[in-house]
Amino acid sequence: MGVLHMTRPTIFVLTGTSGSGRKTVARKTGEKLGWVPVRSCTTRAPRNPEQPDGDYKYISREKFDEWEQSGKFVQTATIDKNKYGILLSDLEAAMKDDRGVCLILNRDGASAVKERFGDKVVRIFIYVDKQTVRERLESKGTRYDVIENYLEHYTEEVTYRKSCEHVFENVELNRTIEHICEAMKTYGG
Ligand SMILES: Nc1ncnc2c1ncn2[C@@H]1O[C@H](COP(=O)(O)OP(=O)(O)OP(=O)(O)O)[C@@H](O)[C@H]1O
Ligand SMILES: Nc1nc2c(ncn2[C@@H]2O[C@H](COP(=O)(O)O)[C@@H](O)[C@H]2O)c(=O)[nH]1
Repeated sequence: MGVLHMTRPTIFVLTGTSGSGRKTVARKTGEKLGWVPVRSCTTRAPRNPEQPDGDYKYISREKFDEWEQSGKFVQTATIDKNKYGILLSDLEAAMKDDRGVCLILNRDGASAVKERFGDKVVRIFIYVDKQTVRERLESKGTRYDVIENYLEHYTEEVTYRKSCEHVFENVELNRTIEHICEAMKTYGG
């Protein structure tokens, strides 16, 4: 499939149950549709400090608080004492390009972005059943306490699907991506 060029910027928010494959789906779908990824800032330490992943911009708590107080974030969240937020400047820079932009947020972040940007925002809810979350994260080498924490929040997270514009169960990765690409044709091409 060719890269979709949007007639106006559209913000695609990947949300859903933790460990359902949102980052993987976002990356692969984004490559196909030409989405510009916008990473969140976080004060959470990288899970592998020797090899921090590229999913976030890891910043200090002092820097986060300073930026938050001066209104630099589109939205922020506190999850397990860690702060997360998307910088408005990062979002605006990504939206200058004539392509869709992609954010990965929990439900509060998805709702906040929807409220702020309205029709520009398309929320894509990704989920799998609890047992699959456990199996996938175990095989990825995720720490036991992180997996347990994800599973504890599963029920409250999964109910948010009803508020989202699109809902996909991520069973077979390539099929999930195919289905999302098909559904996203509504928004440009
Ligand atoms: N459809 C799929 N089938 C099998 N494995 C998958 C599928 N989708 C993603 N995975 C794998 O599941 C694991 C979790 O995926 P990923 O890190 O993308 O999830 P996430 O929802 O972004 O997680 P987190 O909540 O930690 O941010 C990864 O090892 C990924 O390769
Ligand atoms: N509301 C926001 N939620 C965010 C943001 N960046 C990431 N997230 C979500 O936080 C949880 C925890 O992530 P983890 O990587 O530490 O396990 C997960 O649901 C992310 O999608 C953000 O800027 N705002």
